[in-house]
Amino acid sequence: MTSEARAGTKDEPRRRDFGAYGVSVRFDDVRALEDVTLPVPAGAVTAVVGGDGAGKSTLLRALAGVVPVEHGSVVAPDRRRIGFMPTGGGTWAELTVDEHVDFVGAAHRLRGSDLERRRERLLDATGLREARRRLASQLSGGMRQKLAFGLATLHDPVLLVLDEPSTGVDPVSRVDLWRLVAQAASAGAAVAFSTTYLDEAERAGTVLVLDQGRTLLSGPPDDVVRGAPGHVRRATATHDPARTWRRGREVRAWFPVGAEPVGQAVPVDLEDAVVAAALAREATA
Ligand SMILES: Nc1ncnc2c1ncn2[C@@H]1O[C@H](COP(=O)(O)OP(=O)(O)OP(=O)(O)O)[C@@H](O)[C@H]1O
Repeated sequence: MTSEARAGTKDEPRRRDFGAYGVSVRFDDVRALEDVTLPVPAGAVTAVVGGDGAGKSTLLRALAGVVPVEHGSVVAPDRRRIGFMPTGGGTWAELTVDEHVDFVGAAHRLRGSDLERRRERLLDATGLREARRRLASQLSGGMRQKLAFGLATLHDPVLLVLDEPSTGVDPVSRVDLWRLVAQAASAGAAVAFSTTYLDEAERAGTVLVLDQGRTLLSGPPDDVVRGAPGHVRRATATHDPARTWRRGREVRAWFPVGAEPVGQAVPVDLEDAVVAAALAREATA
């Protein structure tokens, strides 16, 4: 059954848990999501990870109410209480930083001293005060993403949905962005973001790994790592190349449950767990 719980007003409580439950989404003959569940609790950061076309954007867009679900349910606040940052978007090349605040503020009916207070907060939090009269087209990629984040949170959303916020952002700006995301969660927002960087996902409270529209792994990162299927070893030249992958200067090898693993055991992290789960799924397909 398809159902959506979007009732609510601007006065609804600040702390609420949201999520997508057993959600399937289809675009004509493409099944983009199949029976995927993503709880997004208040006060926490939830990561959605996966390769190109895995379904990350579709899931976040379903959560934000811009993509209809075929099956399952979405629990989300009223649209006015959602902050959404689309992949690589959320800013306009021909507007200055200040004009963005005016434009997005007007869309949320923010004005007067309230808008000015929020403008000051955005300029301080994003470090864009010096750049406030610059066009977005003249900002660096990292500055633009911080501006997009500041705009997505201008109205203090209770649900914050960020689609690949750190893609194309330099490592220093990534740290800044991550700090802003963590601050939004500690202020009580339910935050969901997608990323292709597993080290970022490792810092989230919960991670959902998607593979071709289906859940590959989900849970707190430590549990996901502990639950990695089979065995991971340091690879040697004798290992099956289809079951090995490079990690920095090393190569890792995977062995299914029940196999006798060969090679030195290594500490497993989220990236190894994701590869192990993908290989385990292939082995049973
Ligand atoms: N509007 C659409 N119409 C048709 N197919 C779509 C549409 N949006 C997404 N898809 C398809 O749904 C699948 C999931 O796409 P989605 O964009 O959610 O993946 P993603 O994990 O966000 O990947 P990427 O990081 O490459 O954007 C893909 O096969 C994609 O081609």
